[in-house]
Amino acid sequence: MAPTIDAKVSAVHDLPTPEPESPLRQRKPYRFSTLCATVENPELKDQYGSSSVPIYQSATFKGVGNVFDYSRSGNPTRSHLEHHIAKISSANHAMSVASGMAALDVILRLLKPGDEVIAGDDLYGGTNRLLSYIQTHGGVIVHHVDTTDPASVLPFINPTSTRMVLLESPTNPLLKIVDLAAISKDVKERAPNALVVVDNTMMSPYLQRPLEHGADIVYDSATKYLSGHHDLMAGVITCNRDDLHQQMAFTINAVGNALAPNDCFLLLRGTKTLALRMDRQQTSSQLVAAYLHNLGFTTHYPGLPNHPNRQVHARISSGNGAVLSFETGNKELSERIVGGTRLWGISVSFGCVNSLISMPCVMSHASIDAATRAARGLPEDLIRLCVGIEDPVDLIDDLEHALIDAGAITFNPQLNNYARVLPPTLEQAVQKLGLYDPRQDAQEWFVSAPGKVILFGEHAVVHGVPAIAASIDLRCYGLATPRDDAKLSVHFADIDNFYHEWDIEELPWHAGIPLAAGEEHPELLDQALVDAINMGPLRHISDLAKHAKIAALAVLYIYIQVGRNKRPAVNLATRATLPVGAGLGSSASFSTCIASSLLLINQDITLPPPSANSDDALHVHQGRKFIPQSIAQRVNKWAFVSEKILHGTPSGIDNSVAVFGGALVYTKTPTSVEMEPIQSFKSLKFLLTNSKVPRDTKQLVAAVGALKAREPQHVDALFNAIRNISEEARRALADAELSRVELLAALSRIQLLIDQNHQHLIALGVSHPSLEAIRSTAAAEPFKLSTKLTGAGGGGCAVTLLPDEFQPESLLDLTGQLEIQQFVPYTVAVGGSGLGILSPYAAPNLTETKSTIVSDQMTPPETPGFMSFDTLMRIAFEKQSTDSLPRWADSLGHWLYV
Ligand SMILES: Nc1ncnc2c1ncn2[C@@H]1O[C@H](COP(=O)(O)OP(=O)(O)O)[C@@H](O)[C@H]1O
Ligand SMILES: C[C@@](O)(CCOP(=O)(O)O)CC(=O)O
Repeated sequence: MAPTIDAKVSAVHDLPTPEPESPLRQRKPYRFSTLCATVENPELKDQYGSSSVPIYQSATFKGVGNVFDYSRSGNPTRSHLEHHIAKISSANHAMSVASGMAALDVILRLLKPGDEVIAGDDLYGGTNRLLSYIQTHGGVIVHHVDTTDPASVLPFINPTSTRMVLLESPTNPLLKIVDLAAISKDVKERAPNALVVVDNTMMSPYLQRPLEHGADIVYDSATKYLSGHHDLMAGVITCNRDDLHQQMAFTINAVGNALAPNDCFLLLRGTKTLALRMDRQQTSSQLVAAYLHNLGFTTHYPGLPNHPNRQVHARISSGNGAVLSFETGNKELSERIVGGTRLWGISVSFGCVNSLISMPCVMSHASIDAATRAARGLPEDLIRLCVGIEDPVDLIDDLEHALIDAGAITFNPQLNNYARVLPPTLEQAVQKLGLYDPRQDAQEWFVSAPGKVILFGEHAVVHGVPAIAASIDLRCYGLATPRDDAKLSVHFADIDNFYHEWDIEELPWHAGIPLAAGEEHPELLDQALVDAINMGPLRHISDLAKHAKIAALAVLYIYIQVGRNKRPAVNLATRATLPVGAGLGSSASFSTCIASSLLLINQDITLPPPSANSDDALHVHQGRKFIPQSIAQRVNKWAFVSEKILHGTPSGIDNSVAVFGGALVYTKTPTSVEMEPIQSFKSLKFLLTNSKVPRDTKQLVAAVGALKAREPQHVDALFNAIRNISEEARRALADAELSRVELLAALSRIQLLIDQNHQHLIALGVSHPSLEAIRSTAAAEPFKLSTKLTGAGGGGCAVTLLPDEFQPESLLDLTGQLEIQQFVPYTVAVGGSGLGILSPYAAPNLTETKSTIVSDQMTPPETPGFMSFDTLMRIAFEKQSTDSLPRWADSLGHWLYV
């Protein structure tokens, strides 16, 4: 029987795009998951219209000259399957055989004695075994080379004798990336008759279609992802060339290793859910890989930021797949881990809906002798994980149990999390270097800083008068994630969701005066650089988006000043839980976030090792103090630079509170800055009410300056009065030893000072009718509370002191009355932590939060699988509701504070 039957029916493999509904509304070609789910072959219509392809469990077919006569040569169920595989592989032809190795065997039978084969050096053991066999029995010469470097293939390409180049990317089990496109091109140029053959099992046609990158033949062990359930063995071969198809179909018919009807049915059924399974499996793989990587294990997975040739992989595929491997440093330890898991089945193979764990050197790759394994850099302790569709939370829990039981990780109280137990030699080396940073190469930084309330002395503080301020428990968060291209981007979710990106090389690097690495920024802004940024990268941004534009100016200015040498590609996203532009210090908390993340990204500041003594941390407030004062001061300097960009001539009080947290008396003279912590501030309760009247700090500060220039005596007298108020409040608040009676007396005095300070601010011209309305509501019976504007005024917020005896029902009544007038009241806690940085030492606490991250990226973008941990973080960050943001951030791991 001529082997053309399958060819005839599989040549038509498209699922035709439906007719346009109207000339204006074109139908788009179906996407991959639609193609997978839709098994349709117009050439082989079922006589009963069955929705599922029937199993033609028949060895023979009656009659002469019909399409089918003998199942070794052709079978309707198999034809359906092959048509479907060709369709989802964008191939002209597909063939299905008894296993992945049978597929390779069919392909290798294209070779003749004397032919040369170039193959990788990180191959599946079975592939290796078959290649050795044809080498000894078929007179074929096989060269194993490091195909991860296209240049190392070149010397082996012989124009006449090289007949086949066998590639796989990523490789199994080290996930090394091979540039299929570059090598295919090199081979075609130098040895036009050579065939490029790709084992695509790790990726499946969903994530990678090598025929589109110049390969001649692609094969898959369909036992893996294509079928997905480990309930059958199968191999598929695809190609576009008719002659190759004919030769291989001849072999299949001659040998009789075509896939049996029952298995064809099962495989066809499995392929319908390929995309669905793979999406889930690789999303979970990303979480598992990040978990292991963050614990400090050498982890091989293309989704990790440090994976070699990651960009090549991104170019030739659309996802990272669901196989990963990691090293423990000790073979016995690895054996204990593998033996200790319950959910992860110890098994060879991969691609199943159930998760599997194995040690390649003793299992799938055991047929390669130990010396060859060593020569090819295959670590004996390597553990391979094949991630299934179970809940990733359970998978990581199970793995974590096995890691703990095996003694691979242990609880580190300093990190408040689990960390890898380093093998003794490695531990010594690390200690010697004074380093302990398992995520040194991690590039994402998550930071946060609080807003503030100024209780006394705003505006006057700009002119040297002491002011009293405290942090509030509303914060701005900043997430810096690396980008794969040469771009810098910002995303300000709170400023009309502003997003913009710039080519890094097109930024005005030559403008202004460069600062040396680590050098402090001078007092004045570099106006030439400001102008160059405004005329260059910000030129096309409309002044209608002026708030975002000036925030972007601050980012670009700091980025250029501190990043001249490194120029990292990064996305900077910010989100605040405090109202922007309401006088609660959103700009300072924003400035602190951008300054700290840009300094961290550029390694201008580096955190000390976790074991370091944190005695030098500034003790102004409760909370976990880890970030040393030297780092806090440097961040504060750059946050102040950002504040100057946003506000002209700010005093620096807002950014100091954002960085150092707590409560403090702040005095700035032209030559010095003094900050004195106030300990007992925390016992006070405040109500902050947002008038929702927008105002501009820059303009208000400038207006007070202008008034002072016009009427110096009048304004100086006001400033002096405010100075007295601040001094008196300092005395009343600074004494932590006050008795209850004394405190009550101090509080009633403070209420008076609040009222007086507000009157002076009215005199400075910075109040607003809305603020007066809030004041009179709180001052009226039955509340009788003292209120003043806080911050720049002109709208924004008012602050009301809530005495201890003020009852919750009265507070409810008051907030209700304020809300009726369309104001927004917040009850805030004051005096909490300043700058926070999500610890880079401890693994993000994925056990509790990974499900949040996963569910947050349920509507994936175009290339669903291709999501790094950074991307997952970014999407999850951007999707949190404002209310859930602090809880989510806390759940990610361990925060380090100033
Ligand atoms: N989360 C944020 N993202 C981007 N820019 C911000 C953010 N928060 C504040 N800003 C910048 O700071 C400005 C607000 O500063 P300002 O008027 O002084 O208000 P506040 O009193 O809240 O600090 C915004 O217009 C914007 O330029
Ligand atoms: C008005 C001022 O005293 C405080 C800043 O207030 P605001 O947070 O921008 O509303 C200015 C300054 O101290 O920089």
